[in-house]
Amino acid sequence: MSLIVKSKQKSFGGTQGVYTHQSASTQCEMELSVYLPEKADTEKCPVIYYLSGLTCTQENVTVKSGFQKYANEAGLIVVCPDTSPRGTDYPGENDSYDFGSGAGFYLNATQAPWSTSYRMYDYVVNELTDLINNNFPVIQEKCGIFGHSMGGHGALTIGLKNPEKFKSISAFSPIVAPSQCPWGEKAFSGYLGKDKEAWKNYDATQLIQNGHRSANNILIDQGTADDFLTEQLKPELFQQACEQHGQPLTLRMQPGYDHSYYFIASFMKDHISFHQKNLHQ
Ligand SMILES: N[C@@H](CCC(=O)N[C@@H](CS)C(=O)NCC(=O)O)C(=O)O
Repeated sequence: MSLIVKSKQKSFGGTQGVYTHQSASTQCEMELSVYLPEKADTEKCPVIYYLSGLTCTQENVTVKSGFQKYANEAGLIVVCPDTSPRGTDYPGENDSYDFGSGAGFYLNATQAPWSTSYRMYDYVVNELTDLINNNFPVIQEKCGIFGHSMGGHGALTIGLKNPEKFKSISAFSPIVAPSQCPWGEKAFSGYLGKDKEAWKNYDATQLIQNGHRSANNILIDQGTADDFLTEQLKPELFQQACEQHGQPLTLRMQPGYDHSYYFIASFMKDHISFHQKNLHQ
């Protein structure tokens, strides 16, 4: 499986690259960004995966969040994949911003036609991590995951289900209970079918209730002026589950911040430091 370099640019001492590769999981070409800190020129470094939200490609966080400065200082490799397969052209794939293209929800779809290529769970957990481990100087056992909104849901569910692989989890304004909000209900009905039993496997709040754990404290930042807070995000549901089931969580409600990359950029430094500490850099 080979990586094609689309661009490489020096940034804050390290190198920001954009790559494409042919994916077996999603049956199409996938684009991703990989930031290598200067330290990676001479030694292996820990790696963190950032999963983006609805409508995003790898590019939003790569150009808007300013993570490169902090990642270089912390000596962390940062990998940012796309949010769905592209160009499969299923009916309805491009009709709405919260389903289909740009809205893969980091799951393996079971419903036709999506089940053929909407396999973002397998893509991130297995194929992408193998690709990165084989092509970049990473310390494989020092690996973390974070994300925003739909990508926060991805980071929480993937991290909780694979704690031996992803040892550190954080999120910005995550969808914490997709079975209980319109974005999740629409996506899960379409990709997983109407039977809500199948949804539990991809719902962070349910996963905590069913015994899944991260070895480390989980960090969540959430803006109080986020338009999606009460209808879609509902961080209190995850907080209650963590309290009841003994999962350490730091939920920080950030006064006046919205759902945008201005918010993410404001707290990116804290999230990079959090992962650096958890991964014992
Ligand atoms: N387009 C949607 C919102 C989509 C949205 O807010 N997407 C977030 C992730 S859930 C995002 O990161 N957008 C891209 C950006 O801000 O660069 C709407 O207008 O209601």
